[in-house]
Amino acid sequence: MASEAVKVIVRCRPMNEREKALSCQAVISMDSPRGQCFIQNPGATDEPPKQFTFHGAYYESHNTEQIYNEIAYPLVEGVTEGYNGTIFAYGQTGSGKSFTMQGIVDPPTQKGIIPRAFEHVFESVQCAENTKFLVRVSYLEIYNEDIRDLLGANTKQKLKLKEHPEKGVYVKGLSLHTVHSVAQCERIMETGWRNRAVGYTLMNKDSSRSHSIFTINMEIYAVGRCQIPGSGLWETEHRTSLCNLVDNPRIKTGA
Ligand SMILES: Nc1ncnc2c1ncn2[C@@H]1O[C@H](COP(=O)(O)OP(=O)(O)OP(=O)(O)O)[C@@H](O)[C@H]1O
Repeated sequence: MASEAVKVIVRCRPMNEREKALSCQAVISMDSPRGQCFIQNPGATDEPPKQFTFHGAYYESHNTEQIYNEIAYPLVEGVTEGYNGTIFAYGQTGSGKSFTMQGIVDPPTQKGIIPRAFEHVFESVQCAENTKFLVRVSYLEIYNEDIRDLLGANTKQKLKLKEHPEKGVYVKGLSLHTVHSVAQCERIMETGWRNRAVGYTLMNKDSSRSHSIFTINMEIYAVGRCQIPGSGLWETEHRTSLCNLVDNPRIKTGA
């Protein structure tokens, strides 16, 4: 599994109060160890359920800590070593994207993927020996196919997507902000969130047209074992990596 470049998992949330009040029937079942998800047509119970296989299948009883450890951890660890990674939540309104990406504070096992990624990155920065890191973040919104910098001086300005022969695809003029702690990352994310085109109250109606990408940019300077002959300087290996966290986030401050 570690060799796969793209991993797809599915998470099934518990029924909400409205669904329970309507006596909705669960049509999903899972074989989590096998990553299998079964969907039963309630109108044709004699037919076998449709079966889908993923890299991970997480049911109501699973929590975000497990999902992070099994799926996101290796990806974020790779980012701290110089590889790019993206975590993308996809699903219809109310399916639990923000619950998984942003999470809640209580219980701690349901803390989201994004705050866990922040903690993971800064833990690596603090623990690494002979390595220096420069961590910068950016936050953009794609709304009606327009790109805007949620942390820029002018958050209304539309930015252009460009391609560079070495850097690849990038957003021209996107601002980068140096961060030194998890708390700083969270504050910056909150600032960006407030600058989004779709306000909180319109979110349910309009969220499908709005996507945001919070990116952690890492510059890694690893001091090598060899001294550069005659210079007295140590060889340094320089790597750069990106961790893209994609969601329609709502900042949740409580349970
Ligand atoms: N695994 C889960 N366990 C418990 N509650 C959950 C779970 N997933 C989602 N919920 C709850 O379901 C509701 C909808 O979830 P959430 O807001 O994360 O959906 P969403 O996919 O981000 O929706 P939108 O696209 O409208 O932003 C929330 O009240 C959330 O707390």
